[in-house]
Amino acid sequence: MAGRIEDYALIGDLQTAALVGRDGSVDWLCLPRFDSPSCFSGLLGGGEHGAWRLAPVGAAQCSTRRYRGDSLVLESEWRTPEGAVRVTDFMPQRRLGGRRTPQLIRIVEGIEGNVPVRGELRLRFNYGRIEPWVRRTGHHRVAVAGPDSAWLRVPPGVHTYGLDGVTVSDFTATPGSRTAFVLTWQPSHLPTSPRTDTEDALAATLRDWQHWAGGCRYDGEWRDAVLRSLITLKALAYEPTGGIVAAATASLPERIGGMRNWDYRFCWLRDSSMTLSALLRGGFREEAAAWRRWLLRAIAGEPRDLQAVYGVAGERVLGETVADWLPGYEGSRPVRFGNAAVDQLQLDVYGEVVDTLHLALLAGLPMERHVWTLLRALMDYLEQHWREPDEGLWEVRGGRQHFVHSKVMSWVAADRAVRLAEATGLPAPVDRWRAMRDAVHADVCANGYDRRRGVFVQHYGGQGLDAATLFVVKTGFLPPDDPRVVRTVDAIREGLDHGGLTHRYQARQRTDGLPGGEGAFLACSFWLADALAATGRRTEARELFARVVGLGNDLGLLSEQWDPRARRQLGNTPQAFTHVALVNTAFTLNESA
Ligand SMILES: OC[C@H]1O[C@H](O[C@H]2O[C@H](CO)[C@@H](O)[C@H](O)[C@H]2O)[C@H](O)[C@@H](O)[C@@H]1O
Repeated sequence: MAGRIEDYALIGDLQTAALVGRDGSVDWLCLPRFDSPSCFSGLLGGGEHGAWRLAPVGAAQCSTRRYRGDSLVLESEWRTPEGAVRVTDFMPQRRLGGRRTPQLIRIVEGIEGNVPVRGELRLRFNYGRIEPWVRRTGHHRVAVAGPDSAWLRVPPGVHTYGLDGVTVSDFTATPGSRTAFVLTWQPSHLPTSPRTDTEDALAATLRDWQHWAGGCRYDGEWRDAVLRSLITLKALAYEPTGGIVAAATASLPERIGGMRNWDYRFCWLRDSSMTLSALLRGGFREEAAAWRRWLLRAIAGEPRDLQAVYGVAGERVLGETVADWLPGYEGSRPVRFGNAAVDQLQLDVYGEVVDTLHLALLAGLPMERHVWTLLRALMDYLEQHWREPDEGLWEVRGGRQHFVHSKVMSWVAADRAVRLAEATGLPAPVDRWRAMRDAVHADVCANGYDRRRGVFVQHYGGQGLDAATLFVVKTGFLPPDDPRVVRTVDAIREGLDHGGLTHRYQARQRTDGLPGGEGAFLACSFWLADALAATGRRTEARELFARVVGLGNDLGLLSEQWDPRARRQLGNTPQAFTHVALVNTAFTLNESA
């Protein structure tokens, strides 16, 4: 059975990522890309769906663990009656253009005593469905099925044998010993990759991460949490293309036993625009340039064909399927791969994209002609369509509405486009954009505002509250001292409260068209902290911020949601949306200190 969501650590190589549990089991790994079928799917079922456990015999969980410095190299220490060992897990970054294949390296170091250690490798390709043929060749065990092959290099002195579909490795760790296992993935028609020097790979991986983290320019309070979030966001960026995935996992539930289980291993324009803002604020401009290139390729074509979500290389077909052979995380079914949100209209993404281009300009990135052409095409489309209902940022499945957040983000698109035109002097129909900006503003204030209660509502004609309406203050749509803003912030703080955190909207409204509830949405609590700070309630904002940061696991990782009753994380993990919001709120609180 899988561990709790907060039991998992993330390791990755900027093209894919693995989750390692406190019990030493790698329960999730997709190869060779984030969105490839998983070869370890124990997270969504059990060990029989693929996992690789490496741990002292008889020990249940490691005693302590940490990332080594500012890296994604994980060190777990195990104290047992026989002695102590340290396991170092990492994935070396792949060199672009080189021939490096994905590798997961696990080094067991003896610290004290003679500790019997066992490895149990169960590869199950195609999301836990396919048990491969395993054969021995030289120092390797090779597992092959269809297009996939995985090579386990067995260290000298380790007794390795097959037992009931599991490759078992037994050895004893003695003080000072270092026993390194390397798992390499290759397309099955290729021969094995050259031998890897694991100590060199470890040194290079540490160097790569420390070098990158050295570029961080955040120096305020909560620096550790901010830097860990930025490292996590970097780990979710697919290096060859610049696309950024929303999370490393699929189908972790928004309620234990529920059906709100979605695949987040794709690039939402919304999530990746926000990620970019956080990386830019953190001082990382190279990622912004790479993401802009990705964006230009992904959305090239008719603006009407723009999607809210793409594959890491800009793929447009992400068909949602149900994996009925997987029991789901703690029985949460169905398990879904792919995402039907690809076919939705989500008008807010235009605002997020234009806002990010504006931020990039402010951060010193030039506005090239072809980027300007793209922006103009997006604005042409939005001018024609902002009046339409859409599925909104929450990607509802209960039918389109006039979501206030979508309209506010249409206002952001027009506002930032005007500012960009003014700053660059590039040719543009600025008067039309100004007129659109005014028209959207008037429309939202007339139809998205409940005069009786004095608050903004989720959608035109509705009564429900929605944390996304906090964007009226976050984006500058209205000033923070506007009474409509203050009352909306207060109403959300009370009406969407869930154990001191924030729900994204009132589930009883049933706008989302989905049965069952969900946890508190962590990004929304950070947005509320931003709004509280903006409206002059800094102490409350700081308390809320600290409360949410405190929900991170022992490594500072946060998933999408939190269950205040069961006191556990929910939803896909680690989630970019949450970590982005953490970084942005830390900047906000720090700047206004
Ligand atoms: O709640 C229903 C929807 O949930 C997912 O969407 C959420 O995650 C996205 C990625 O982080 C985010 O951009 C969006 O705002 C969230 O609502 C899921 O991907 C959807 O398919 C689902 O309808």
